[in-house]
Amino acid sequence: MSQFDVLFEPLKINNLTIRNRIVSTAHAEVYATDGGMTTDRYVKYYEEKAQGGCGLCICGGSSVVSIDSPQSWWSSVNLSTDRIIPHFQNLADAVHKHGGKIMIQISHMGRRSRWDGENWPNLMSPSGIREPVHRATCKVIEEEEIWRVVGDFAQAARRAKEGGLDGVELSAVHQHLIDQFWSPRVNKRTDQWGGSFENRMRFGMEVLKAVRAEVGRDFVVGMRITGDEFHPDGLNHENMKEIAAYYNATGELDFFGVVGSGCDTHNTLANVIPNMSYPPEPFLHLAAGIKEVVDVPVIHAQNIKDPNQAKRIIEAGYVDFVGMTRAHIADPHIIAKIKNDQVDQIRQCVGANYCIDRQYQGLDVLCIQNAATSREYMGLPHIIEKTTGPIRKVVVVGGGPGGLESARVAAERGHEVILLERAEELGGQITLASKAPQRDQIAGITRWLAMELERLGVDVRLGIEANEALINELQPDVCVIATGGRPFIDQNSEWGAEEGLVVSSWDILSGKVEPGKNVLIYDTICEFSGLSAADYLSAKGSLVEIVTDDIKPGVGIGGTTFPTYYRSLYEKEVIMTSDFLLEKVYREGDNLVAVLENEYTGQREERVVDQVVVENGTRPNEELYYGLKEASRNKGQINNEALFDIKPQPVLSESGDGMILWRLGDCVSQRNVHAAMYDALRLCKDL
Ligand SMILES: Cc1cc2nc3c(=O)[nH]c(=O)nc-3n(C[C@H](O)[C@H](O)[C@H](O)COP(=O)(O)O)c2cc1C
Repeated sequence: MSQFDVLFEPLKINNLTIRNRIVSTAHAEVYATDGGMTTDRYVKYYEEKAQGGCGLCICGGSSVVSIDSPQSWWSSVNLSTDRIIPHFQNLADAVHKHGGKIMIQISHMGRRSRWDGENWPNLMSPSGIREPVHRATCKVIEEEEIWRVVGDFAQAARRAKEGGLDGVELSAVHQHLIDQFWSPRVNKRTDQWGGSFENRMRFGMEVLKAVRAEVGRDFVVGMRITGDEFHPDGLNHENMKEIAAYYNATGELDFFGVVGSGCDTHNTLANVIPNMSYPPEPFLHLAAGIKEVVDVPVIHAQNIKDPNQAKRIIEAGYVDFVGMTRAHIADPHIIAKIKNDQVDQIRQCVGANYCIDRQYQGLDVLCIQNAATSREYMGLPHIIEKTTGPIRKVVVVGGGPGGLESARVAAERGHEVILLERAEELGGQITLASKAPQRDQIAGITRWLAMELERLGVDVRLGIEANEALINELQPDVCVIATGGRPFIDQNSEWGAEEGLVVSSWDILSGKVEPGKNVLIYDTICEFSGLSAADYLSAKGSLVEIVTDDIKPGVGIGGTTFPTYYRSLYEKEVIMTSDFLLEKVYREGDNLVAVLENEYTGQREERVVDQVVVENGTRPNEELYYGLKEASRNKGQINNEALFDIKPQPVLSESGDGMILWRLGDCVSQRNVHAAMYDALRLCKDL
């Protein structure tokens, strides 16, 4: 008996028994290659989840059914050709051998993609109305094309079945073609496919009928819908209940997946994959509302991260299955850990949305904190085995994410690990980032690592400034320098950092410097720190203008994250100015004058403020690294800088008494949390 038993009660969808109530819901992985074929990487990614206990994986988010549903932008799986069938057989075998089940989401994205992908197709939609998020224009889908796409759905479902997958999920969610037909604001047709309720439902119905005719009644066919588009002219919850009941009444659907919100505007896109600024399960009520009007199982995913939360939802019967999708991206062994009473060892998703924000840029899905996710095929492990070689003494300098991950991995390998951190707390830049209004949960990344170090018995020494003498005294076999960076606010002497005219976003977020009344933030990086400083200062009552020479403030932040910043910044009347360089800052009486210059016209403007914050990234804290490197070179030892994809050298000096010296993360050059975690894992996994 475990308190989580309710999560492990098997449940049938059609005739298929799912071993527990937890699902990894459909997500575009961006791992398919060769015209949309699943790869070794793809298979191993899902195999790891099945091995970790996942009941049902719905793979292939937005997998395409037709040649003209553009897939290359998201490297989606391509079900428009029989070539996919043997690939599915590999995938199904890999998941089935661990007791999991696997289905695929199939879709035609209609207007919701790009036309300049692999086949350069014309995008099609019911009435040719453009969708702003993907910025593509589209044509009106013609009658023959509608029937062809209906047939394409059926053939795609057949390929899934022949490939041994356990079912298909029809995507009528996120404003893909089926729900584009449903929506009166997108479907303005006056023929049999538009206008009345029945006409708008017709395309989805024809798809469902054709799919059933092809795969038979025993094969699982579900549908994913939204519970409310959250659009002033969109389908609301009552409309969606009516639609769900209508399709349910056919008796042809085996499950409904329900999520909250449409996502065909920048603002609603953020709701669909709610980041850390959202509360837990913000749209559960919508799924529960749909469950009231259907008589097949309902799956709901959106910010369900915690086993207790999942348990409460299932126990209360709000839905039948909980999706824990990003939770699996962060830790594919989450279910095994729940089952084995290791809940506090789960690496919990913090909602940073690195995964989805990469996907929206057409990049492969990665986890901000778990570098092994989707790199299983490269041999990066989720479960780290003990070394069979000699036990080494490892000294890690720096308690930010890269240092903590190095210490964790080295300790999992069984080495004796000491971690030295200058500050009185662990976390490094993550701690700073977590001070901003929407970002507190990011601290979960280093909190988990700190807990793991405690469990593994790492000797963590806080308040210790490491230097060469101390390292020499500790005599490590391996020394990992993860000392991060420091704000690069003195790049331009005219900014006046040396005279103390400007401060950094770190000074602000750490509370080292009091917020000014009238603040100008100059942001050359346009990622989180600048917007976080603006959000933080304006929350404290400062009047803030954020200026960048880039395209717009926050331009480097992905599509599900910048909208939540923008909501907050607009609400607090932060002024956002693009295309201006900060030329110089000078003092005038009690004020500071910031001189700005338009990048394109050279036009100069001045701002009179009482505080100027410069966010210009970091430069490495590399002095210790170079000091140690120089010293050991003088001793005739060879040292390795972290050269990736080169296996760590077991012993660096001929005599075997040398020290392996590595540096990683921002101590090499400024990148991001994932880069530091990846550095740490790939360096230390073979120690
Ligand atoms: C990288 C990524 C890609 C996604 N792509 C799709 C998709 O193609 N189709 C879909 O229906 N949902 C997609 N989703 C949404 C997920 O299925 C899920 O609803 C969402 O992540 C919220 O659940 P979670 O909080 O458990 O992660 C995607 C999510 C992520 C993180």
